Amino acid sequence: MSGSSADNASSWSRLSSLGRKDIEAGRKPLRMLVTGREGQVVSALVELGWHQEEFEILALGRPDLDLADTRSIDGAITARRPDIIVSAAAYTAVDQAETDKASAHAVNSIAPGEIGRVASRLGIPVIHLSTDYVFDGTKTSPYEETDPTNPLGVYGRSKLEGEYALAAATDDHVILRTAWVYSPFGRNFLKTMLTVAATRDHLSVVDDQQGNPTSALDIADAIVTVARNLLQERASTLRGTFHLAGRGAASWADFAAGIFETSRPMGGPSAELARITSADYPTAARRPANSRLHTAKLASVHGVTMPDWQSSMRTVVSRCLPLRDNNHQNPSKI
Ligand SMILES: NC(=O)C1=CN([C@@H]2O[C@H](COP(=O)(O)OP(=O)(O)OC[C@H]3O[C@@H](n4cnc5c(N)ncnc54)[C@H](O)[C@@H]3O)[C@@H](O)[C@H]2O)C=CC1
Repeated sequence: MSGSSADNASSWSRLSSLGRKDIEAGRKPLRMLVTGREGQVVSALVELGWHQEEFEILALGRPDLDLADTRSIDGAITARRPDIIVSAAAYTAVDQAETDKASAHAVNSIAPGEIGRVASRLGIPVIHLSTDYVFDGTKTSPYEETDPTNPLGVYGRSKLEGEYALAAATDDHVILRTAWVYSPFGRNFLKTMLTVAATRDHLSVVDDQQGNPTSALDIADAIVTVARNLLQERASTLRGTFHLAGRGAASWADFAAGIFETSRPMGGPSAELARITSADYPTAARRPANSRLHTAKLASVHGVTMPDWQSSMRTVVSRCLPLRDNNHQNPSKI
């Protein structure tokens, strides 16, 4: 294990697809610094780290790394000098961002630029997570990377500014725009549906927004593939912006229906669904009606093909049942 005493609370965890030959050849694991400590994507990467040895993962969040404090970003990265950085942490409270613009701006717009500047100085590639909410949803087919952006709210705008800031700071980056993230970790739509259905028989869920439910477990797999590619080849074609999302589209109501159809036969919670419109369920931030993402570029350039959202959803539902606090548990400690 590597890392300083500051890493105690968030130790380097091992990610391996190193073959026996690599290990016999004494090849050292590559060091991946992930921003954030307990987010969905962070937790999925840490968990992946327990099962593999190609990368050592350091999930670094507050107080060691505070994205709202640019000096802390420089200090945290410079002290650890990883082989690659995954910028996964963000201000993700979409509605709260409408009234807390300063925090969203600091974490989502400013921090990625600082990460990029430090990474560029040290010669480290950066994989940065962004969002489908950079689009306004008026397109009638899935969004491609080259489509014009036009965020509807503060969160989407702050994430788009973060994309610009990172790209201006370093060419050695990949921006992965993902969508509708769920997992056994943290807070997300899938876990909310199961929790609410445990106490209510009827639920109203929005049916006029279309997107791609995406498992953080699949995102973690994809990040490892992209990281490997970036570290193996300097080609500019591997860099830039890519869309990463579960295969197949759904509305939130379709997603909820799938969750309950999976949960019910497992003896888990389920509820009757009423399909409603966004107008029936006003939120502080407007959401795009269509935020489906076209993912062919990531498949052809990086070889990443995502599973159907239904099959990934079934995996996550089964991990969430019976309902309990599903924050990651190191299997080696069970
Ligand atoms: N959750 C979703 O549905 C979507 C997420 N994304 C993007 O994917 C990425 C990962 O999302 P999730 O894992 O779902 O996020 P999450 O909300 O589960 O976790 C965010 C993490 O960021 C950390 N964080 C927040 N402020 C921080 C600060 N000042 N300093 C250090 N750490 C801080 C939090 O502590 C948490 O660990 C984010 O960049 C997000 O914008 C994109 C599309 C949809």
